[in-house]
Amino acid sequence: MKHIRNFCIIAHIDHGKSTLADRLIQTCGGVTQRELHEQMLDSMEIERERGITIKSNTITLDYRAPDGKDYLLNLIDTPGHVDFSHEVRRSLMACEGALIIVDASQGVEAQTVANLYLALEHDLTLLPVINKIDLPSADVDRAREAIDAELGLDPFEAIPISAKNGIGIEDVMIGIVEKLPAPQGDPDAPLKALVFDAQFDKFRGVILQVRVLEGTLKPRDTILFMHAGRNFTVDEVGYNQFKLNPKSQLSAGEVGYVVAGVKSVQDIEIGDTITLQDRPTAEAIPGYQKARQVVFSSIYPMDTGDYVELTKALDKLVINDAALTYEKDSSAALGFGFRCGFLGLLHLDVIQERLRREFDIGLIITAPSVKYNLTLVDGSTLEVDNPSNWPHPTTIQSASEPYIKASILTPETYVGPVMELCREHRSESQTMNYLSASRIEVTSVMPLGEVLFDFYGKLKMITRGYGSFDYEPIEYRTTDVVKVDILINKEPVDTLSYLVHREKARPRALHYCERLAKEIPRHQFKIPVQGAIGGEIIARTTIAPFRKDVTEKLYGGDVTRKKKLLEKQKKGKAKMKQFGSVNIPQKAFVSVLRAEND
Ligand SMILES: Nc1nc2c(ncn2[C@@H]2O[C@H](COP(=O)(O)OP(=O)(O)OP(=O)(O)O)[C@@H](O)[C@H]2O)c(=O)[nH]1
Repeated sequence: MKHIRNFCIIAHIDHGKSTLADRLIQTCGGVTQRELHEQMLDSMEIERERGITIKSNTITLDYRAPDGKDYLLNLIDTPGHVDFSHEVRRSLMACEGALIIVDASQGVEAQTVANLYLALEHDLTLLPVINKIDLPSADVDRAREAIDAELGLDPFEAIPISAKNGIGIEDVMIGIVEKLPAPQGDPDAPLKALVFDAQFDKFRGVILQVRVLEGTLKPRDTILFMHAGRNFTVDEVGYNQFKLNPKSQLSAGEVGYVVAGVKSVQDIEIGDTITLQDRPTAEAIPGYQKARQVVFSSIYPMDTGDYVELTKALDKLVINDAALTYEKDSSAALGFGFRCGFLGLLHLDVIQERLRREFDIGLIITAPSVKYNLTLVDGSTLEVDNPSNWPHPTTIQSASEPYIKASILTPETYVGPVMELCREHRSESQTMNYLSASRIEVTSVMPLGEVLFDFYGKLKMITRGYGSFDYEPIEYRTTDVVKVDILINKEPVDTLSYLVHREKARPRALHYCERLAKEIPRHQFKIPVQGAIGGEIIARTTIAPFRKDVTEKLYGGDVTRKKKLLEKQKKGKAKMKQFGSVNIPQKAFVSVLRAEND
């Protein structure tokens, strides 16, 4: 066991985690150049295109150290984004150590700090790595200062590398072996293994990724998922080495895969503890949490005929993504769709992209919402994330919404505007903390709902791209939330309704009305576009009618004929109004709803 190292790489997005992982893999000779196409670990197409790591992958590398000893290095990939901090935690629990990358030109960023805290929470030994030293803008000394001042780690331990050019990679390998601790655990104790990830394979079913903490796991063992309370028989165990490499057993300290006839990711909970049915461990691994959906949105097919396709696509997606939830929803304007729950905005984005790309379905996605907790006048409580389930205002006693602790790192110059931005988004407190002479961490307690609406884009703008943002949910706090309806020609359009703090109701309603007025073509009659809370109109625009002069073509003075025609036109108008038949083009929905996240 002393020749095993279980580690992960943590970094801010774009600091070079995948590139370093590729290099480590190459150096260990686990794969030929041809097999190692760029960004090997980022297997999904979107990940590759967007350059972000979403789903974790794990790999076991064989490494012969300069002292001639052979090591097994288990590289556990962790997603970098805050939406997936739940998955990050689980991955960290499978490791003893972590490489923490700092970009030599960018220095420490919000996610470097956030991930550092997570790693410290799990008692990991950290080895700092300074990447991208090949860049002309690289400043290794400054990066060392930041490692000392902002991360509190030993700056002299930091290994300068260029993952891209392959400089310093061997030093990293030696660092892993020498500085990171070997796992501990008793192979003869009752089995205790953590399921930290799972993928669905068409042929094998669910492939579980596990870290064995105690005991030994073998084919034909009957295993028990302690939280799910379900049994399965193990078919195969082994190492992940680009292909599944079967072994006779996995024992304490090891990381590997398990195939056990699990049909869908939904059947089990990632984060669960596996033990043996007939010789169980006394206690499950602590820290188990279910994935929590915090952002909700309805998804409709652009073409109502694609509903069945959308259903099939979502059914397929959840086999692989246990964090996505969905249930049927319907709208008078858009027909059938689904109400979906996501881990955060990026998760929503990823799902939306996958539906578009992998399944080729055009979508309309309603404004994302958080989940509100309501206490009603009759004393009962209610959770609402969908505006269509919002009860009548007179029945509501009080409401609360989720708050976050946001951490924003910014150069000192932009602190003023950043604080202002937070205040505009209903931040209740902001504190400042000097990380270094010129870099400041602004910590702000604010509603999660506020960052769903054009927060990130504005932050990037006012900090000229230098500001970085991370958050953690903290608690629910009392709020004054209202449901705003958007009425087109006096008719509420259900998919455009949204839940919002009273203060923000009017500006947002105006924004919607103006966008709609631009997108809806003129009709024969005047169309009011209004925002309303209950019966009260809070915003209004008007789409002017065509002024078609039907008498234009009648030369001369046949007054009665002219009159007749004008009468007829008036009647036509009345009829249209009566049916309220406004043609709202699909692109109006898309434009209004998409404007939210731009
Ligand atoms: N110049 C230079 N560029 C690098 C180096 N390492 C990585 N890059 C580039 O930096 C960008 C981000 O690298 P990735 O490895 O995708 O970063 P990542 O941290 O995995 O990003 P996420 O997957 O989004 O978390 C890519 O364009 C890399 O080519 C390096 O040592 N030098």
